[in-house]
Amino acid sequence: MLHAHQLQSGYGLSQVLFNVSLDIQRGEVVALLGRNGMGKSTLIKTLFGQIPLTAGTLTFEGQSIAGWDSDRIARLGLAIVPEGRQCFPNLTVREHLTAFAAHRNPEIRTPWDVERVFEMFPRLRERARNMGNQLSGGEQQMLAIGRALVTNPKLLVLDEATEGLAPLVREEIWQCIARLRESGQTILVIDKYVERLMKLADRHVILERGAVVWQGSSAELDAQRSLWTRYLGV
Ligand SMILES: Nc1ncnc2c1ncn2[C@@H]1O[C@H](COP(=O)(O)OP(=O)(O)OP(=O)(O)O)[C@@H](O)[C@H]1O
Repeated sequence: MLHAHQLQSGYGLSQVLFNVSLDIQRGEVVALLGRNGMGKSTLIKTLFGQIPLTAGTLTFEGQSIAGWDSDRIARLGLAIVPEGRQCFPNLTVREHLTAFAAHRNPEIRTPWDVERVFEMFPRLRERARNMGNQLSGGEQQMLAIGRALVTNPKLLVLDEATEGLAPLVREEIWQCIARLRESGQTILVIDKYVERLMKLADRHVILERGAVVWQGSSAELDAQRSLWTRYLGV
């Protein structure tokens, strides 16, 4: 579905990504791992056209999206749950979910709509009339996920899926990811909780100083605990 080959990008003169290659197959859940500042968010911003790639190729369903702006990329069926959630303070929960509704993936059998998001996250139904800035961190994260889902994306990307959330809310978000995986949703997820990600992801990619230093299955990651201390600080 997504094919990135030898990507380079960064901020002005400061290069952050060095020849990063990443493939995501349809229906796969891929976890992007690495310590703080290793380039995970930069890679996601590059995939979404938020910062330009300076070298490499980037295709989505066989079509080059290098140089495309974020809106055009989103319309192809990529949706992001950004770090920091970025809910709008002046929109209600329901308005967030109706404003972003779209049908970008014809393969989704039961398309996501406001009602389905409320079934996934009953808390959001209770808060339907609350403004974005009246929500707890966990509710904002649920809303950010719901807002991405109602676009019916082909690829869902979660940057820092559970950062700053209480343990019970974290578990709720992970269960949501597990249900999405069962439904066949393709997902790229960043999260610090490697142990938990091993149960959720098919494949793991480790970034170190802007380069891919390892990738493999959950079983392979589980078997190579030296990677954890070396690259993940666990
Ligand atoms: N807007 C920016 N301008 C300049 N440099 C930046 C900017 N954003 C990030 N960087 C730098 O790029 C490098 C990679 O940061 P990035 O945010 O991609 O890392 P990360 O792996 O997502 O870590 P974190 O978990 O801390 O977000 C870091 O050295 C960071 O200081």
